Amino acid sequence: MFPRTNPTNTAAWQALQAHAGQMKAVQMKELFAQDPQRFEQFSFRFEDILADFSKNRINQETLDHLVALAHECGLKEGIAALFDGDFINETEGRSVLHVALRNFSGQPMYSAGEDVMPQVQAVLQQMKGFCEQVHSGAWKGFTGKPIRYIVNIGIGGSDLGPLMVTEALKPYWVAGITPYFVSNVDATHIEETLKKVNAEETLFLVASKTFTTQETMTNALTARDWFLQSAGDAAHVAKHFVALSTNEKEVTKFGIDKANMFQFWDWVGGRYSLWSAIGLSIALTIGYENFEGLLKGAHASDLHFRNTAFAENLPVLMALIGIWYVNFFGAQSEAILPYDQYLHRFAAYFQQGNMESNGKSVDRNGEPVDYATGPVIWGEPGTNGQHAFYQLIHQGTVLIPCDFIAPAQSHNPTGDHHAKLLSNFFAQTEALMNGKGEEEVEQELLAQGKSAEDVAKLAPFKIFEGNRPTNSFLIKKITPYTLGQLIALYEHKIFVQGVIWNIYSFDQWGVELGKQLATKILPELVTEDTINSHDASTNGLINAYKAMR
Ligand SMILES: O=P(O)(O)OC[C@H]1O[C@@H](O)[C@@H](O)[C@@H](O)[C@@H]1O
Repeated sequence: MFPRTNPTNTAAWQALQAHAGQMKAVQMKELFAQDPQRFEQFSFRFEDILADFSKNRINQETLDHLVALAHECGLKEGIAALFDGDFINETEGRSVLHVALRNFSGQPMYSAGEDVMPQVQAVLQQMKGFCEQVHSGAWKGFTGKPIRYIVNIGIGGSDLGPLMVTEALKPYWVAGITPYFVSNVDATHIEETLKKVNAEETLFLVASKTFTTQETMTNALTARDWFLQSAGDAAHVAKHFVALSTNEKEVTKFGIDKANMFQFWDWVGGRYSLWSAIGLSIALTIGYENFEGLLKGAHASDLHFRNTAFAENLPVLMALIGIWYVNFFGAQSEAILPYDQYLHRFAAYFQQGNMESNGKSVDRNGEPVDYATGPVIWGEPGTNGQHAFYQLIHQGTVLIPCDFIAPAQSHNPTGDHHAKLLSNFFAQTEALMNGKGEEEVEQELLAQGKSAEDVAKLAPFKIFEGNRPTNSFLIKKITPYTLGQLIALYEHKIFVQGVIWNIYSFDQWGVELGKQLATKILPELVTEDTINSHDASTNGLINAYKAMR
């Protein structure tokens, strides 16, 4: 197990505080002017991914202190504990072994002394066989037709990853299969989906680690009722409903045959589960071989993370640069901005990844933290974001470090679209760094023929102070493999930050309270009684709802 160090008690933290005081006065564009090697120094190549960290408010001294912080906080021991299957998810008494789900090293991986690889491989084989049956048409629906529609019913980690990946890899979709994802308990979600499919050609994947999640079970029961209206005989359910879960007891209780269950294990965190049986919707949509390509990309990142010195280790650097802004510049959010329409759910996926993992205010000793932890994560694809919220990133009062992600090759090389897209990708990080000074603004206005008076009036609004930090990730092409790499890099970033912030990244107690209260409120909504068991606001809202419905 690794140490439980309060990061603020380390020598590196003190050094970083003093150093940040100096760096706040430094302009990135000056750092570039002073050092022609800056791009080479702060950009890193990992196979077909180029990660450029040079447009950050850092110099070598910054990175040295940050790496020292990682060492002082026991990151080396933390990484070993992760891969060794130690029970690093202490509040739930579990290993954290999503890395085992994509372990192609041929080496065992252990949880509680047991090699998990045989069971991982058995489920992968089961998924592969099932995909073959569905894709070949050997798996038939109740009227003898092959499957055309996949409906994944799940929420949180049992939805966001598969949804994000299937969207990101749309060019790889198997012909004849269309996936849908239903997550919200709002009936609109399932109803609107059911309008697009038919019972005889639809396969429902009920995806839930616990198989007790209210939203998922409610949607699954509604889907089952809808299915039986067409199919009639409950015996047909076996051909149209499969379960992706850790909970065999609840799966069989629901009426899904054990043979139609794809198992995973409690050492797979929900938000890290797309690599497990939860990825069946991915494998069915893009084909098993491509799913394996995704896993292999992630495995490559695991090896990079495990074996690369911190100063050149991409997820470690991503994490440290994030910490630099959160803890020493007061940044409260980070934007993820993919310049790829297919990656349109990437930020939403890592919203859960980051915020459910590191949105914690108690440290691993059970003490309240006295430093900031996980930032708010948000983002939309470029260039849409440019015409929406970039105004604030460029000229607002808050510092928002941004990750820019773009493929060099588009899957849709239509006309000059991709060059236009990428010209924006390059221009935005340049603009955020260099800004536009008063003199330049004034010259521009004068050249437009404005009077000296108008120039003086307008100039303040047109100035961009710049010096706003960005990371750029340029990826040759978004393939299953490179996407797997990229996702795993972001996953490990979260882990590294959790170790340094000394918090438990793999539990999520914060999601429980609302669920508990909803369970208490639900029966109150079905009675005609006036409710007075809550605070005045909650009572007032519930009673107003009852009067309005
Ligand atoms: O996969 P199941 O068990 O349905 O959970 C779905 C989601 O539930 C939420 O409350 C969180 O705990 C998430 O981490 C989880 O991914």
